[in-house]
Amino acid sequence: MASQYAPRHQARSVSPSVAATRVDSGYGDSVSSVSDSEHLPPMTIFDPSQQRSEHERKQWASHVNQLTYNQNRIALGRSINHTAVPHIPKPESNFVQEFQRKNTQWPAHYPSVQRQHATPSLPRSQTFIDEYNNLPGPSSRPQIPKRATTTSLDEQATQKPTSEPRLVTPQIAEDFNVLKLDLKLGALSPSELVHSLEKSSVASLLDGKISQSIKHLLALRERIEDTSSKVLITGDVNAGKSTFCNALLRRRVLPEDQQPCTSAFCEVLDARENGDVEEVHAIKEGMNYDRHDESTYDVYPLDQLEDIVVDNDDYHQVKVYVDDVRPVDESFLRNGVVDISLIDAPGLNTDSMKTTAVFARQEEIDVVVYVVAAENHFTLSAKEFIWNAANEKAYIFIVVNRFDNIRNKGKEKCQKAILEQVAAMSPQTYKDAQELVHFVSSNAVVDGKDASKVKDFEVLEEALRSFVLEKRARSKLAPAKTYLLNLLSDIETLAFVNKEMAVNELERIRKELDEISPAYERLVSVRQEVSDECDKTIEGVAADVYKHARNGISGTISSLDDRPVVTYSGILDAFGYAEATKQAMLQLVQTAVTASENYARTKTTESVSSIASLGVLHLGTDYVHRAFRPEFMFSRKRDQLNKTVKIELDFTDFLDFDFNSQESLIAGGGMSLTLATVATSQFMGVGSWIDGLWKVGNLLGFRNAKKLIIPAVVLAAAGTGYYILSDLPKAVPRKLAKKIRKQLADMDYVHVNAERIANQCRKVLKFPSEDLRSGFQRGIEKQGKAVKEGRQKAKDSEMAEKYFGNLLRNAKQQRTTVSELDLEPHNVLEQAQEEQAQTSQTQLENPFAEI
Ligand SMILES: Nc1nc2c(ncn2[C@@H]2O[C@H](COP(=O)(O)OP(=O)(O)OP(=O)(O)O)[C@@H](O)[C@H]2O)c(=O)[nH]1
Repeated sequence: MASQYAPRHQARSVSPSVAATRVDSGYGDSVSSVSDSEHLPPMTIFDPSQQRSEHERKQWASHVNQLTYNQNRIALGRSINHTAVPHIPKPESNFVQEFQRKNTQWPAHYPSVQRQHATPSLPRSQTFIDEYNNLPGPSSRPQIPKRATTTSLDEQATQKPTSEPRLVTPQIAEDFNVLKLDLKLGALSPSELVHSLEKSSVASLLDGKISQSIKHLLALRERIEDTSSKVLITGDVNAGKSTFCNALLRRRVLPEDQQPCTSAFCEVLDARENGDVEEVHAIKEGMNYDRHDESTYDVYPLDQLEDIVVDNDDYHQVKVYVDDVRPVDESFLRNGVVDISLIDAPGLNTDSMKTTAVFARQEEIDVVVYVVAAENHFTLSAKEFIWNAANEKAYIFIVVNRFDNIRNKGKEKCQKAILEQVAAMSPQTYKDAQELVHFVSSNAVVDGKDASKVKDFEVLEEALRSFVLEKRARSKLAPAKTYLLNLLSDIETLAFVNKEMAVNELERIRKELDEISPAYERLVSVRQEVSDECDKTIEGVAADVYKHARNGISGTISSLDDRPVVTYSGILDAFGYAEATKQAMLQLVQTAVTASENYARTKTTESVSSIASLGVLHLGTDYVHRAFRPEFMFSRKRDQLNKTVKIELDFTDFLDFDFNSQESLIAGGGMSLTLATVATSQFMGVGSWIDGLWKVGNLLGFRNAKKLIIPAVVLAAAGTGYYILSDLPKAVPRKLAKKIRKQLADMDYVHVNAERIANQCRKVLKFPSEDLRSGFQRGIEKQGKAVKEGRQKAKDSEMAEKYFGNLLRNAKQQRTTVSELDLEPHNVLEQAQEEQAQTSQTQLENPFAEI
């Protein structure tokens, strides 16, 4: 500062326009050199050692302020550019637009609060990040907000408090300024309502807000480049706003009335802006005013202003061009530095409040002057209006009018009460109350009859002039600075919240992946093993069942005639006996088959359970299998053996002899003899009867022997008959068993049935095995998908963490830069003199200093 303000022993002449162009504009080529300074005289660098007139000193101070103003303006413009202005050729190089673009791809989390976890609120001014950084330790970290979409309001109500650290307190969620979502639903606050909205809805609301703020920032940039200043005069109905305007003009231009009268916004401008013609341009609702296009307004003479603005619904805005009769250094409109216009707003009532509030928020409004009647103090609507305006403008100029209506004794009390109200509504304004809050009586100024009231008004006027002119940095740049800081702070909060979200999300996904990946890989690796095991089980069961059936059935068949199966009731029922024996034997075989089927059923049931256990073991609850009903196995029409095996009973079934040894006898001696022989031989023994016969022949001689033959044959026949009859109960089973065995062997009955039973087992076991296989398939697909999605999410979260980390850094950096811009006016004359004094002192104290 010293070198800039006090180069010693030489006075250089620097043109302010040159000085201004030396500073990087920050807008590239699009911005012309500083136009504010162009109509200022060449600047002489101040040297306190030189004797200057008061006027010159003031002029120098004014130039220095102008330079500081330009530097701040340029720095602010550059910050706006970095924050929100598209750059060519990299349109996304500003981080707000990049954030907006990102928000459409990866919907940002919007901090929301959960009612039951409300924590003590923090001071409004404290930023979220600061709060976070200042927290004592991880245990007291604020909780990560729930993703706006994942929790419904109902769910919230049932949620139990968690020990998770909180990231956003309700206060912080409420503290969003620029990017606060405008939501209203019953008793819920916007931040609470965010919980009930879909992620995409929140993202698109946020998108809209970002677009709005970019637009607003661009308008602010345009505004800070603009050299004119607008002063909005607003306040309660009948507070004396029009009277106050007239007092500033020292002319009764605007209609004053005891009845509420102003119904349109009246903007008072210097007539020079209208070719020195005093007139009124009345603009109809919806028209875009262009002074050079008469179709956009109706022209009236000045003396008809009252008719236009009093109880007139035709016009909502009126431009009043007037000559300011006062000299340049006193005039408000024609002050030689900056073009000022005064806007007299309709009194605030419920109808107009919204319009005025919108008006006050407009970026071209540099200063809001709030006029309040001393006897009324601030009404509720006034408080709401000022609170909102202060949010952006930071400073509000407050005129407590009609102070003459307060009796002497009550004046102090009134001042105290009003200042207390101001402190609550706008702390910044209260801090500078000396300059920004004035108690006056505007009605006494135009006539100038009451000198003390005029003097009070002049103090106000000087403060207002200085506020608008010399402290333009504050009035003009502060809204941009405040807005930018608010936006950056919101971006910072969102970036921080989202970064933390991404970190937590990443941690959660990694944990999840650590759990599901090995399970997935294990599932993939055991799938074949389990499938093979299943096949093995099925084949094992089939082989076992086959073997069991084969042994069982063939054992039964081979032992059919081991013991009588039917009781023999005598020769008279020989045929019935044979038939019953046949049926019983076939039944035995059938029973053996059924026993094999039962065995197979038991084995299958066991295997179904063992396959199911494999499923539960590897797939858990994901294993779904069909219910197994063992009784349904082999339930189809059984093989009716007595129908398939055709055995006709014949005479030989009742006789049994060894064909190999008796065949020749049957051929040579005829059937009866054979039977007799067989019977006799069986009766006496084969060896002995031949031997006996020979011996008898020899002994008796041939003749005698001849006589004996007939009785012998009769005897033999009787013996044979007896034998046949007595052997029949055994011969029939033997013969039938042989016949059945032969026929079953021809049919390959044992193998066919054993194979049938085994195949049935295979078929039945295929169902649980298929269930298991498809369970594996489903499980692998499901887990594979989860793993794939998890990996993708992890990648996204990593990118989001990186992106929001950068955004946080950028926003923080930019916020620091902007907050360091000192817009406060300084008394540069005093500063320069102090620095000069210090330099002289140092020179005096230094024995080696050059003289
Ligand atoms: N005693 C006193 N009366 C004042 C003062 N200023 C204005 N008035 C009177 O208050 C009444 C309203 O003044 P206006 O200037 O029309 O008030 P306004 O706020 O512009 O009214 P609207 O635009 O209708 O809201 C008029 O009768 C003024 O004469 C003041 O300082 N002291």
